[in-house]
Amino acid sequence: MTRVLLKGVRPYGEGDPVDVLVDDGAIAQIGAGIDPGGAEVIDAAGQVLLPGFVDLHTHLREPGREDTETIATGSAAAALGGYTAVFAMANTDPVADNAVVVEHVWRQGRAAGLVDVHPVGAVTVGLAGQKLAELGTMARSAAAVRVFSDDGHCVSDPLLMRRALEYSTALDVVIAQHAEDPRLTAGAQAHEGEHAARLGYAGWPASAEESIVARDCLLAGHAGARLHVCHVSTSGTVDVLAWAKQRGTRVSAEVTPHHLLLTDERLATYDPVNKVNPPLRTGTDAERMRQALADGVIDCVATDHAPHAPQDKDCEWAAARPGMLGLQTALSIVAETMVRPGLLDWRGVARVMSERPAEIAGLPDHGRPLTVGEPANLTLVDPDAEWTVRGEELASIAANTPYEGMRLPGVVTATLLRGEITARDGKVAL
Ligand SMILES: NC(=O)N[C@@H](CC(=O)O)C(=O)O
Ligand SMILES: [Zn+2]
Ligand SMILES: [Zn+2]
Repeated sequence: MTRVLLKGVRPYGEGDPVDVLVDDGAIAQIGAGIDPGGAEVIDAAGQVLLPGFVDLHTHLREPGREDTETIATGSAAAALGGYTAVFAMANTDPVADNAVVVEHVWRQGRAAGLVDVHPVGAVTVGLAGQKLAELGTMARSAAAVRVFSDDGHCVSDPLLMRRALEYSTALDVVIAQHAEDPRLTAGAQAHEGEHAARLGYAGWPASAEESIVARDCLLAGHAGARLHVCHVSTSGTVDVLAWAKQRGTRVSAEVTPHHLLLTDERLATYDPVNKVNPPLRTGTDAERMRQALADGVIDCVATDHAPHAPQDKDCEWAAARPGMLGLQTALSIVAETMVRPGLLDWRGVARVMSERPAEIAGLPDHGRPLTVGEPANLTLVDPDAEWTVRGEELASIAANTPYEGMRLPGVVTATLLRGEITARDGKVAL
């Protein structure tokens, strides 16, 4: 076991700098002027120490599309982005709708060793929306699945969604919904609004998301089940969530970095790198996402990291696949949209990128307080440094970042998983 001394850090960006000694996978000592002994020293004067980030929504493309991302390359991107745990969505090929596939993903994550890779199990067989998958078998497997989602598809049949929610209560798991009424988004290419109309794209109306979220909040409330809403993108969804939470529904929600920063004005570029599901919305929606994240109606940030091959992105808009990279840029987008304008302090960043996602997924060892005896799943951030995003330099095999060439604040300088350094100064460490 490595001993690591983090020198001169500010936990949550608060108070005077301290030294933090990590030993045997845990935080062993916090204080001024700790003797390094034989420990590896990371000189981190003025840097912010946070609990390691947890991403509830990542697409690794293994099995099936290893030409765009593997569990190993996605794990590297995650570690470099400050993550210590990620949830890998089930829309792989084959689909993660059974114990064999989820155990395979879990083991490949272990083998890569850079981040805890938790497979998300599919809600329905083959993501086909016809028949419930064997949630119990996946929950009891070695992968101990705790989050189920058909993400990429909506569980649109209300009876099936009701059954999934009812069943989930007995297993104490959460159902994460990709809220998109398929009848309202047939052929949709972009947010239904002024920009899509000008370019002649079929629109994806806000109501296609909001109506499913409202329905599911009611279904979850009646079942006493836990619902998690993926990638919230509209102001109306925030209204529904606030109403449901106020009446005691067990609902949580995530927003992606791109829905915090980007808007449908990007459609004018004609560049499919900006095509994503749900689509980039209006400036008013993006501003509401930031407010809702600050005040807790939206619980957390999740990347929806979605690698795609060049041939699936560098083509005409209608033929391009939706989705964009997110793991290595998430912290910087949160710094830009939330910390810089004063909507969140670093303690707030710890809440939305680590503590809340760990709670929602029921991870006991992540998102823990920065105190002696706690597991050393940690992220160091240089709050004053900036960097320029280059898709080709990211650890993912795919390069479809919408932030190409942008200069962003906040650099992840080190990540520790159970006390072992997984990333340091932009390089993976194992
Ligand atoms: N977000 C996306 O646009 N794409 C995701 C699927 C999804 O999250 O719905 C993907 O798997 O590529
Ligand atoms: Zn989705
Ligand atoms: Zn997704």
